[in-house]
Amino acid sequence: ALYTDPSQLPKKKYDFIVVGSGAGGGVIGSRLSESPSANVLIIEAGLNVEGAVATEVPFLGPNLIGTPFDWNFTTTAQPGLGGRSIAYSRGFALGGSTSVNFMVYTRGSKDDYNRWAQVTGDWGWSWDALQPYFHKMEKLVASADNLSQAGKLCPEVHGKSGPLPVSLPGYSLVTDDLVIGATADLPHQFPFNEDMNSGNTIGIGWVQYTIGGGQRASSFTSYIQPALNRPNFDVLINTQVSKVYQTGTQKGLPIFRGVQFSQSANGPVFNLNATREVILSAGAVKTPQILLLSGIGSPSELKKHGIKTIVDNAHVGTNLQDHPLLSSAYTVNSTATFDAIGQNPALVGDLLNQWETSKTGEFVLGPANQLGWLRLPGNAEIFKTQHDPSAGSTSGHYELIFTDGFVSFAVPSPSTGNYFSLFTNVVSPSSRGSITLSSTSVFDSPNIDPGLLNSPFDIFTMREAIKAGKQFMTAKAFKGFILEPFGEFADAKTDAEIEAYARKFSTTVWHPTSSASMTSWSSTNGVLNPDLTVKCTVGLRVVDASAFPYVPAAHPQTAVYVLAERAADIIKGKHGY
Ligand SMILES: Cc1cc2nc3c(=O)[nH]c(=O)nc-3n(C[C@H](O)[C@H](O)[C@H](O)COP(=O)(O)OP(=O)(O)OC[C@H]3O[C@@H](n4cnc5c(N)ncnc54)[C@H](O)[C@@H]3O)c2cc1C
Repeated sequence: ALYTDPSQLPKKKYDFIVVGSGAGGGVIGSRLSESPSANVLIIEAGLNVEGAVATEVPFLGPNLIGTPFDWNFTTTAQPGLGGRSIAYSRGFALGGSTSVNFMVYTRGSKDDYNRWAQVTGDWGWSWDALQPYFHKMEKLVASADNLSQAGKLCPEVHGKSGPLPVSLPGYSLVTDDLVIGATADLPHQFPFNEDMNSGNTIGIGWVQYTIGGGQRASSFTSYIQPALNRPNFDVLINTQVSKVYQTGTQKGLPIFRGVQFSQSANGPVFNLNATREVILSAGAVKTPQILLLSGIGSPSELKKHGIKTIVDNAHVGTNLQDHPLLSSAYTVNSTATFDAIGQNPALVGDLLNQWETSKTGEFVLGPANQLGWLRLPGNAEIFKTQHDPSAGSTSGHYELIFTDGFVSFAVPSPSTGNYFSLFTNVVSPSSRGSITLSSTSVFDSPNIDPGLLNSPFDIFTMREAIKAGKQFMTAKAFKGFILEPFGEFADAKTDAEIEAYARKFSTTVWHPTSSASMTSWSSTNGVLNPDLTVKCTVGLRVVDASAFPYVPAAHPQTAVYVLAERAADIIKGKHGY
C-alpha cells in the first residue's frame, strides 16, 4: 500500500528496503514483491503523481521542468559552457524521473552493453544476454492513431507482453515525410534506420516512446501501481533517506542493512533495518550523496564534512557522465507547427479536452517524431589526438533530434512565428564530472558537476554535429519548408563561431549516469561489483543509472529498466526467492 507518513508503516521488518522509485527502484520493488514471502518497502522522497494530469499527458512532459515534481537542482559553474551554471532537472516524484521525462525509448547499442560486459567481466551484461530482459519488460502497442507500424519499426525486435508499453508517435506531422524524405535524399551520410532498438543504432528513424493508449508510462504506472495491492509491498512517499548505517560485521566487512530517514531537515528521524538488503535506487545524483553521507567514499572528502570513513572508496561520486544538448532553430514556411500551441492558450484547452475525451491529437506526442544517431568519419581530425570514447561502430558519437516547432532549454520561445528545431547531442562523451558533498544534510543538494563540453572531443563532436545537422537540412525534401537559421545560430558559421555558439547555449539532456559505477570483481577502480553490490560491504546494492560503467549512446531510461530487471533476478537468486 501507499503511505505518506513513516509512522503509518504497518511493518517493523522488511526483507528489502529500496531507496527511490524511479526506473531502477520501481522495477526492483515490483519484481522482488512478486515473491509473496519477500516483504518489500520503497522509500521515495518525491510526491504522489496519481491524478496529476501533467505527468500523464505526453506533450506536457517538458512543462514539468521547474515544477514541484522536479528536484530543481543546479549544476556547478561549467567551464565547458563558458562558466554558466544550468538547471538540472530530476524527477521528485513517485516513478522518479520516469514520471517527468520525455519518454523517448532507446535501448542503446550492442556495443554499449558489450562494453559493460567487458569492463565488468560479467557477460550477463552483454547485449545478447540481456535480450530476455528487454523482451520481459516491453509491450509493443499500437500508437494512439493506430497507424501501421510497417517500415517504422521491426516488431520481432520487441517484447509483446511486458509491463512497459512502447509505441510509435501517435499523431502525424507535416515534417514526418520531410525528415524521412531527407534520409532518402542523403542516404550515404544520413541512412534511414528502420529500428534503432535492434542493436545497431546508426541512422535516422522513427522515435519509440514509453507511451501506451496515448498516455505516459512510467515505473510508477507500469511497475509500482499494479503491485500496490500486494500485502508484502509498501511504498512510503514524501520521505528522504538520509543515510544507510552499519548494523554489524561479516568476515571483516561492514554490514549496511540500516536505513535512516525523515520528512524534513529538522523533522523526526526514523530508523529501519532490512533483514536481507538495502538497495539504493536514488539516481545518479542522490545515490552517491547517500553513500558519502553513510561514510562510504574518499576519506579526505568525508573528513572535510566530519564524516567518519567506514569504507574507503575514492570512486564514489566520480566518473559522472552526461550528454550535452543544444537546440538550434530554423524559421519555416508553414503555419502548422507546434508553435501555435504555445502562442494560443485557447488551443491548449481544446487539445487537452481532446486528449481527455479520446486520448488522441497532438497531446499524445512526445517532443519529436524522428531522431538519429551518427558517427564522426573514421578519419576525423580529432582522432589524431584523442581516442574514440564511443563503445564501437553500432554506437553514435552524436544524435540529431527533429522537432516541429521552437523548443529550447536555453532561450525563451519567440511569441510569434513558426520554427523547426534541430537538436544536437553528444552521446559518447569523453568528459567526466562528479558529485561531491556540499554539506552533511541529504536535504541539501550535493555539488553537481556534469562536466558538460569539458573535453576537446566533446566540443569537437558538438561542432561537427551542428555542421552535419545543417547539411541534413539542405536535403531536397526540406526545400520550400525550411527558410533560414534563426537567432544567433544564423551567425555561427566558422568552426570557432560554432564552438562559441555551442558553449553559450548548450544545456543537458538530463542523462547523468555512472557516478557509482560497476567494475569487475577484482578491480578496485569502481564502486560496485558486477552484481551491483557495493564493494567491501555486505547487504548493500545500487540499482540505478549511477551503476553504469559508461553512459550508453542513447536516452538512458531503457538501460536503467533493463539493468533493474536483471538485478531483480540476481537478488531473487541470491536469496532463493
Ligand atoms: C527532464 C528529463 C527528461 C528525460 N527524458 C528522457 C527520455 O526521453 N528518455 C530517456 O530514456 N531518459 C530520459 N531522461 C532520463 C531518465 O528518466 C533517467 O535516466 C532514469 O529515470 C534514471 O533512473 P534512476 O532510477 O537512475 O533515477 P530516477 O528515475 O531519477 O529515480 C530516482 C528516485 O530516487 C528518489 N530519491 C532521491 N534521493 C532520495 C532519498 N534520499 N530518499 C528517497 N528517495 C530518493 C528520487 O526522488 C527519484 O524518484 C530524462 C530525465 C529528465 C529529468
